[in-house]
Amino acid sequence: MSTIVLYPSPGMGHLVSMVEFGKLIIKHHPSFSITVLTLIPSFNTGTTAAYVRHTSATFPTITFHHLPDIPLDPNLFPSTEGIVPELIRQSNPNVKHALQSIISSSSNIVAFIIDLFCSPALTLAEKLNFRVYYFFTSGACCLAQLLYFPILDKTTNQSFKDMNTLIHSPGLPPIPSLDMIGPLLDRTSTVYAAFLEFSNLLAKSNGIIVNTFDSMEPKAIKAIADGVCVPNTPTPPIYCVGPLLATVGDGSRECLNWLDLQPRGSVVYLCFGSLGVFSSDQLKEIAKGLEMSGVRFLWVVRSPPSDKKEDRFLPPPEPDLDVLLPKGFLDRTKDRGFVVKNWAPQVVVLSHKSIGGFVTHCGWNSVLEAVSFGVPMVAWPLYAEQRFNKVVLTEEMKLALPIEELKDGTVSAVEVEKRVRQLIEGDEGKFVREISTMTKEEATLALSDGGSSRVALSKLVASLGCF
Ligand SMILES: O=c1ccn([C@@H]2O[C@H](COP(=O)(O)OP(=O)(O)O[C@H]3O[C@H](CO)[C@@H](O)[C@H](O)[C@H]3O)[C@@H](O)[C@H]2O)c(=O)[nH]1
Repeated sequence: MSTIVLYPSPGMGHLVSMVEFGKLIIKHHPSFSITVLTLIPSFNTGTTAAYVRHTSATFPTITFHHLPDIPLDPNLFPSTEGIVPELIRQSNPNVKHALQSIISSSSNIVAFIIDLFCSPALTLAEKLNFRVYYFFTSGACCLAQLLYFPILDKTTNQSFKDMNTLIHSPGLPPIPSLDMIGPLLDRTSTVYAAFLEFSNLLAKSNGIIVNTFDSMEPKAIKAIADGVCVPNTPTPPIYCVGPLLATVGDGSRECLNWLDLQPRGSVVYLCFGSLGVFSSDQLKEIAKGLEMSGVRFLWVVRSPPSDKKEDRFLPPPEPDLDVLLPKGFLDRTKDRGFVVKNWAPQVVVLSHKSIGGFVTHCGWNSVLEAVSFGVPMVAWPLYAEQRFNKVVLTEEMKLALPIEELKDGTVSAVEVEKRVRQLIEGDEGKFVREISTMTKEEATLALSDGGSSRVALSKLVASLGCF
């Protein structure tokens, strides 16, 4: 049996698209078997456990091999980007054991496909003589930036966070240094060192599969394919096979019934990924802005981050809306607004005819989901590579309007009001909507028979040498 082993990073935004990629392979090449190595840690990763359970039950052709959890002290890590690489590094012996047990069950591992964060497993797999591919869960622009990052690293001793300049890289628009990919901002941090290593390893793989499609990011894809992002060594082939979306979603169905009753294209949806949270002051500003705008809204609200350091990585408790939102807000907006606690079935929401716009943190899956349904966005980045994505989405792709932050990093009610109005009612929104509609059509084309993403999948499978 020819087996492809997938090794995703544990976060929702990483695991889902990789498992969906596994489903895509099985659909088009049913002779392969897929095994997914999963880490379901004790810290908050969104609703991954439920997603894995659901996929196991509905897709018996995909086997999940759970790696043992390694308890880590959250007090030692500044962020999720810090704790995840450590968990993955310490899991390497368990990964080796899992790969050996798959081989001994008479499977032939034809490819080991890993997430960027799982780079420590690359050397291990090479020693076992597997072909190793990356599955890159963000866009090709982000990939181009990371491939070029080792060059940028050599040209300066300063941290991007201290530069106040524009960063120029092949295939990319100029990126304000403060908007660079989050883990790259401070060159003295351990996560910077980890990402430098990951960036170098990316170029040593047999190929990089990207959750995007050719016509969405043509300049970055060309720069990578032409080898100019990694000037001194050959660049592995890239395979743009997306957009890959989760086909099922957890969360309140009540909000879908509410959406059914709203006029077409009238509702702005606000949601900030699997982990995005705001302070209670910021939640109140958003509420005020939504109320002043008069626009219909569907808003996913979570409890603010805990003050206790040891609780930072735990799932947030159910939000107390009466305490968190301005007094009387829910009552005053009940005819045109709906608040969901914690989690909405986002893919279904974005596909609903009543949705007219999306205020997003610019997580790549959220972006692709919006693109797949032609929904224009307001870009409100929070962490990871989301500021970088915002620049690309607003300056290059013109799929989103930017939210402007105040000097302290917060966003005022007036700005929220202005942007949601522009998005749903203004000419600015009309413009990004037109581009979004065109991009949606291009996405559909890429996924159709003979489309660029299907061709890329066939090339990838051919590179495995099994046929
Ligand atoms: O209420 C919710 C919230 C989220 N989602 C889903 O959860 C996923 C979230 O993914 P994404 O939008 O990519 O955000 P993150 O979870 O924040 O993803 C992480 O991983 C992404 C892929 O690498 C990066 O682009 C992000 O910056 C990083 O934070 C999407 O499929 C959403 O549809 C829901 O279904 N309901």
